[in-house]
Amino acid sequence: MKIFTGAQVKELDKYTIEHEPIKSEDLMERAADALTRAITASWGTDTAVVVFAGPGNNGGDALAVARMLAEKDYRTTAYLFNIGNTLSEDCTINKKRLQDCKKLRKFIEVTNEFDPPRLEKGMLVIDGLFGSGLNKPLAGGFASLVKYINQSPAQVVSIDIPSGLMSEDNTYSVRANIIKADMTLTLQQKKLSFMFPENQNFIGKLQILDIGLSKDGIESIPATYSVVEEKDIKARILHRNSFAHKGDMGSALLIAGSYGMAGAAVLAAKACLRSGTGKVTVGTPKRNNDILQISVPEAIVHHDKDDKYFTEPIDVEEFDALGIGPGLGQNENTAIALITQIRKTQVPIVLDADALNILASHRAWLQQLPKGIIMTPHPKEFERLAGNHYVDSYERLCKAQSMAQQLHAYIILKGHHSALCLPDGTVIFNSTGNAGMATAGSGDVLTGIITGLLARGYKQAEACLTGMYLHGIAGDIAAKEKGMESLTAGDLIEKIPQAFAFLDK
Ligand SMILES: NC(=O)C1=CN([C@@H]2O[C@H](COP(=O)(O)OP(=O)(O)OC[C@H]3O[C@@H](n4cnc5c(N)ncnc54)[C@H](O)[C@@H]3O)[C@@H](O)[C@H]2O)[C@H](O)CC1
Ligand SMILES: [K+]
Repeated sequence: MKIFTGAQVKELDKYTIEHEPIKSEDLMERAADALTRAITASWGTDTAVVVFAGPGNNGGDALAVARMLAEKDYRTTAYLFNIGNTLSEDCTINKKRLQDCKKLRKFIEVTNEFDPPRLEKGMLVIDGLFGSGLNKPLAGGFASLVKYINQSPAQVVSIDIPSGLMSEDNTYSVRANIIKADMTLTLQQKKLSFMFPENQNFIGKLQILDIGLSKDGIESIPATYSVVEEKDIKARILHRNSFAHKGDMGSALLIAGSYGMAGAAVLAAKACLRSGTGKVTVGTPKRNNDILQISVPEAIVHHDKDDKYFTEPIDVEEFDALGIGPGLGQNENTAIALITQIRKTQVPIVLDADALNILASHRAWLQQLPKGIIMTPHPKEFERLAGNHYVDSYERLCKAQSMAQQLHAYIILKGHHSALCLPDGTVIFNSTGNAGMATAGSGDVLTGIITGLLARGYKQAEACLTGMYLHGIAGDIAAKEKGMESLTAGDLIEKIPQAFAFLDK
């Protein structure tokens, strides 16, 4: 599913109006109808409703919803904020329609003074102050109103976007001046800011309402951001032919684990084996040999001459993919071995964990990375790598996007909705997974899966996307059985087969 920017939403609106064709006020009526249906599905007619409408089309939607709810016998009061006498055309049309509605309790147009209504427990506030047209952070009277609503015990439904939240960049937004909705009913597509963890408590429960914007328009307007869907992954799954031999299924090399961190190597190796590749070799220090041999008997161990660290680059000729970093440590000899390993490796590479931390402390090496390299940092690792601290997820994402372009790399920013930044500047968000996966070793499992998929024959973009998605599904299946609190990285590995089976259906 594409994520359009505020400007693109306007373009899509216009396209729909011209090509369907449909009058703008009728499109608003269609949106209001969908909004009203969603509201009436969750709140009964015994709910007192207070609608706050702004001067633009978000306000127009709200006024139309007020009329529809009043017609359905909800006790409805509506406030329209028309401070600068700047109502949009469709907002004006809906103001008139609402004034003609006999069943409305009260309609107040605020042009100057505003006496706020009492908002009590059990009441429902419809927030239609501002949507995708918000062009600066809220201040003054609107900021006070937002605070007043947020402090009230009433429930809040936001139309399209919680007012005060920008569709994309909230770097300069004042967080106290953003509506904290219990439910957000967004029109047609998710907004970019909905993907960031710090905005979740503004959005509440999210519902996406199809308001029938032009399918051709959605198809033809190019989007920088999108959310991956099940059908995208299903179409990418490689199927095994019945005569498959392990030699055809690829051979993966994982370099992982320093002494005391053998677990990271074990987890990555097991996940790699579960991801379809024919053969897995683990490069690890000598002292980890027995642990690996016993815990993952299916893997071949290539042990380093060093007892505790990775110090000797491995010949990669016989391998189809390399994953390096989980539990590797940041010993200086390991750092030298890492860059040497990267330089001599011709096959696709996944860099994770300490491989990224080493690069962060040798940043000049970033310029030596081969094109097409995959990196899987969590936010802190990414900040170390980029050498900067970011105020929010949007700023961090922008930096990851430009780094992916500059290095021709695939960067998976791990998190609530992991974001795959591609070398062409586009970003694809993952849509699977849960908070239970924020647990030790979960990243090692992802590295194992992606390395396995690469060795199996998936191209970089496909391996990243399929890997993130599978990892998330495995987490969702595990959470269903064990609950998020108790979920461990080992559980994720156990559920990879079911995750594959689900995608193979
Ligand atoms: N395709 C769709 O998704 C449809 C969306 N609809 C709704 O339309 C709004 C967007 O409407 P728009 O008129 O462009 O913008 P807003 O209503 O959000 O606000 C514009 C209005 O507000 C003023 N303004 C902007 N920022 C501030 C500020 N910080 N302080 C004060 N005033 C501000 C600005 O000058 C304008 O006057 C979308 O969200 C949907 O709800 C359509 O109804 C159907 C199709
Ligand atoms: K809103």
